[in-house]
Amino acid sequence: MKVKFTKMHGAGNDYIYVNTLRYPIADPRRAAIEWSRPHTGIGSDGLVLIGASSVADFSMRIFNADGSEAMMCGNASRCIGKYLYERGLTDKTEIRLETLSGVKTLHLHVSPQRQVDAVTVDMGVPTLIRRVELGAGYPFGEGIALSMGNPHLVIFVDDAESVDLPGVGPLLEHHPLFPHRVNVEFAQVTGDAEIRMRVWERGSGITQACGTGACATAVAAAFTHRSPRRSAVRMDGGTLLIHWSEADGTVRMTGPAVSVFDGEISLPG
Ligand SMILES: N[C@@H](CCC[C@H](N)C(=O)O)C(=O)O
Repeated sequence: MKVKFTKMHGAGNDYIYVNTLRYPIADPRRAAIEWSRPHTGIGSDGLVLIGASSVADFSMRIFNADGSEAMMCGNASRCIGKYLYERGLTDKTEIRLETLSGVKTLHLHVSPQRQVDAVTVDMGVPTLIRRVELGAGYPFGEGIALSMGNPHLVIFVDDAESVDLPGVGPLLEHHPLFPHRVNVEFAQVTGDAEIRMRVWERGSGITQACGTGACATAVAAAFTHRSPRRSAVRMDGGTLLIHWSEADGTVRMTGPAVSVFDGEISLPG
């Protein structure tokens, strides 16, 4: 059976999107692994399934390139907003999306031509924010750990460009403090409300951007008084605007969503 998919990206974090209302995927882990491969598959950071929901307007499931299922994805949630609206699956500009880390609200920024140029996502309240000592044998002394629905470790550095991501990323992803592994962000405060960040994602490795990672970075910077609660996080593939609300503790993330191409592929045989 052929499955229609759309390749989309949010700040360069690229996923394969499948509308499972039309194309159910029986083994998404395997599809994520095979389709994400750059040379023999489509090439992506993972697979995102858009589905029905009994508690929200739609649902999202996200699988990393290694087939592991994640609880939340910031960049994919923005892309789903664009996908749903521009393909006429909804005419709402506020969409409730069920995820494994709860229901998130997407606020679409729609142009007069009815294109979704950007999306703001209510990412929820960050939890479990704490300083962690990484211990002997690790190249960095401490970090800030927190959950944005999924686990993050933010490490502040003087020069984000000089971090050896392929060398230290896997080591920290598997740090014993995080039995379910962790997404790792290396952050450098570059201005009053501006942070440069490079990411090593759990299950996908180096990606051009991570939405939950940008939120985690901005929260960690505000938590440690390095930045105000509203900041811009600049990653390899683009910049996201993050606001950790003083009023309700929610993190709001704003950024782009881009469709790259549509295609058709066979289910892994
Ligand atoms: N790229 C994502 C996060 C994807 C999931 C992550 N790798 C995990 O395993 O938690 C984002 O934009 O948030």
